[in-house]
Amino acid sequence: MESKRLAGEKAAEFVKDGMVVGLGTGSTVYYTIMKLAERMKQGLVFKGVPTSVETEKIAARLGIPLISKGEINKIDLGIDGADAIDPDFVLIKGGGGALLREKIVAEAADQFIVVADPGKFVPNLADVEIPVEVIPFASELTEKHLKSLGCHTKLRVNNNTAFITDNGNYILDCKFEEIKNPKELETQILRIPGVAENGLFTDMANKIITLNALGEVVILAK
Ligand SMILES: O=C(CO)[C@H](O)[C@H](O)COP(=O)(O)O
Repeated sequence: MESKRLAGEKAAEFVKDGMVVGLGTGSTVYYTIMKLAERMKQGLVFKGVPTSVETEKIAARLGIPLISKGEINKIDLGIDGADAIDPDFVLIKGGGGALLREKIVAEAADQFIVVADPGKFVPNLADVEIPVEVIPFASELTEKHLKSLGCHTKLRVNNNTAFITDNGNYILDCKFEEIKNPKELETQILRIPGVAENGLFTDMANKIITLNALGEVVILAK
């Protein structure tokens, strides 16, 4: 999709020499990674921290130097996509199942840029399911606990079997009737034993790169 390419490529301009860059997951940030590989050939020096096995493979194929798992201390800039963005820049992520590593990277990054086509903007986050990564042990109990927060849960499946994340966990997609306070909900979900992470990303995005109604790339900042 052209809008994903334009937004994704623009974000690559924010990477400077010497940076450690969190590389997100998905079809929009894919274009960022491609552009970064192009800039690398022109002399840009940086190192990447991939947020998924999928991104790790893409980056490795393009020859992007990656920081190995045990050596990630500082991330200058994180760039990633989103499934939904509300007017307060609260995000829902995890459509690709990479939310746990994505949140670790977004939280650690000094700056976090989101790349998204305009279709990702929603007036109401409750219109979108929140992915919750749960460890398989006693996941029925975790699910029951989640339901008590007032949502409908659905185990994510792939080819008729449970979808397994890069961390060996399940994903429960949770639909709430309303979300009054996303920050509070993010914390409430995280408090449930068995929950590894949830796809609500509050207070994280510094900039959102998207397209306006004229199809021009715009950078929204808080
Ligand atoms: O959260 C994600 C993966 O876990 C992605 O960032 C999100 O699904 C957006 O993907 P795309 O850029 O392909 O629309």
